[in-house]
Amino acid sequence: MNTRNQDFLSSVERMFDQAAELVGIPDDLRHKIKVANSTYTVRFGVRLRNKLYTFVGYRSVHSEHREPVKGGIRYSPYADQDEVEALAALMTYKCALVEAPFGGSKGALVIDPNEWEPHELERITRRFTQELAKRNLISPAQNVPAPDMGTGEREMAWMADEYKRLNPNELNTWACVTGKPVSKGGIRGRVEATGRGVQYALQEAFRHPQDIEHSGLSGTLAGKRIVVQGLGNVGYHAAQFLSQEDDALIIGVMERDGAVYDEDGIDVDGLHKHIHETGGVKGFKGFTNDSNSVLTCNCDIFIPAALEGVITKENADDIKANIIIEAANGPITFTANEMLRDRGCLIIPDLYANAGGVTVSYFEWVKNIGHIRFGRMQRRQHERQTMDMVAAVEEMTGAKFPERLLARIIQGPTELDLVRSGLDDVMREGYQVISAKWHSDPRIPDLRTAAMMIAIERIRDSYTSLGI
Ligand SMILES: NC(=O)C1=CN([C@@H]2O[C@H](COP(=O)(O)OP(=O)(O)OC[C@H]3O[C@@H](n4cnc5c(N)ncnc54)[C@H](OP(=O)(O)O)[C@@H]3O)[C@@H](O)[C@H]2O)C=CC1
Ligand SMILES: O=C(O)CCC(=O)C(=O)O
Repeated sequence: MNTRNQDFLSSVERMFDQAAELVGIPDDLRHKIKVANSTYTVRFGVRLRNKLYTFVGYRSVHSEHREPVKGGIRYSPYADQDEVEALAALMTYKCALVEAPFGGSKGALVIDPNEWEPHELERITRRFTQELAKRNLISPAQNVPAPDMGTGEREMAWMADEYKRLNPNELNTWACVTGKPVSKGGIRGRVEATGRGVQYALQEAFRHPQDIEHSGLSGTLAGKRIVVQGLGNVGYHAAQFLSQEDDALIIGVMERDGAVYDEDGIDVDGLHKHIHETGGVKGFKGFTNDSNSVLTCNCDIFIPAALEGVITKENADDIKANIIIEAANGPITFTANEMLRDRGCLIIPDLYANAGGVTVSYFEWVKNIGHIRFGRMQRRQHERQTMDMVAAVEEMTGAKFPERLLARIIQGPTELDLVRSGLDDVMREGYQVISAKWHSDPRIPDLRTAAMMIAIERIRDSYTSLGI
């Protein structure tokens, strides 16, 4: 039994209860929304290294008020039923909040991927996919997995390919899973999506001076001192975009084997490369064994982007960041959330902050069902129309259109442009509605409760219109 995972599930449920109380929904409906509809445990054998290994996997379906249900699959030695149920519940609330038309689900395989060779992982993943497929836990219409901790494009490609083999006559097989490589039906921008969404969320928060002042900060993202935990898919992209495009300073990075601290700003790409070459942060400029000193250092923004339960009642009082943006799912426990809130810390909650991933997964699923790349039909038409407009302006004014702007204006949007634009729109609007809700009623204590309330109201409306 893993107490961290138990605490995670109980924190999600307490956060839900607090918000449901304020929404004022009947107890029976509240209970129905809160509990997971089903959680499957699958145990399957794979013969490897001359031995039969039994693997344990989970797929929890939290709510089917909309289908398909959606959510990642993580590969982690610490996964268990409590963890997938907490993560699946968060998926339900996240999708409702950002209006991705899905119910919530999440899966896990109990495995340390570092212990296996790629060809072994492929066999294990394909067997896991067969187990999921048998139970309709992977299907374009019913349940659509995606990457999470320990998985990425490679695992999604194996899953999609296995699903295709099992269902050769289905038309929409690519839509059975998202986060695939572009060459296997994926969409440009999914790999960066969650980190990009974190960047867009922070940009929008800084367009709300009232919220930023609440945290004790002011101004823009430029020069803000940021600490990141976990330089994996989500943490790396968030850190890279915030430092390169918003001029923020990444002063600390915590990883499994220690941390890196540099007051002048860490070279994020250099560190990322170092991790890939050496397996950790040890040996990089500014390395320290004392990760706790980095967690508790003076910084403006903390981005937990690794695992759940990293800020608890034991260390919440030591955290000095003015803003915490939850790139990871569930990094702050219920009690720690209250302690941080009471001292004015602005917490941008997971169900909004890391919704960039599922948002772009939604775009990928639509692309797969539509069987056409976004922008394919209108790109050249847009270019021709803009060239006509430029010619008309030149003719009317007798002046030449500035050369430096011409190429940028004429170029029609690529798939990546459209994905980023759609994601930016979702993240901006998401923050606006949450912030407005928070400020609309003095009983609403924080952005998390506001976000949860909006999600619950939408799920309640969906259940009510279904007649349940
Ligand atoms: N991928 C996605 O699209 C989405 C992910 N999320 C959430 O974001 C979080 C990170 O996911 P993702 O980036 O995909 O996962 P990755 O596996 O790509 O990265 C996780 C990173 O955290 C590091 N890490 C693991 N344990 C610790 C630890 N104890 N202390 C410090 N660092 C640690 C890992 O190191 P190592 O490689 O050594 O294990 C790795 O660098 C998770 O909570 C996930 O649920 C949320 C929405 C979407
Ligand atoms: O992309 C998706 O469908 C889900 C991503 C995910 O697992 C998450 O948001 O936690």
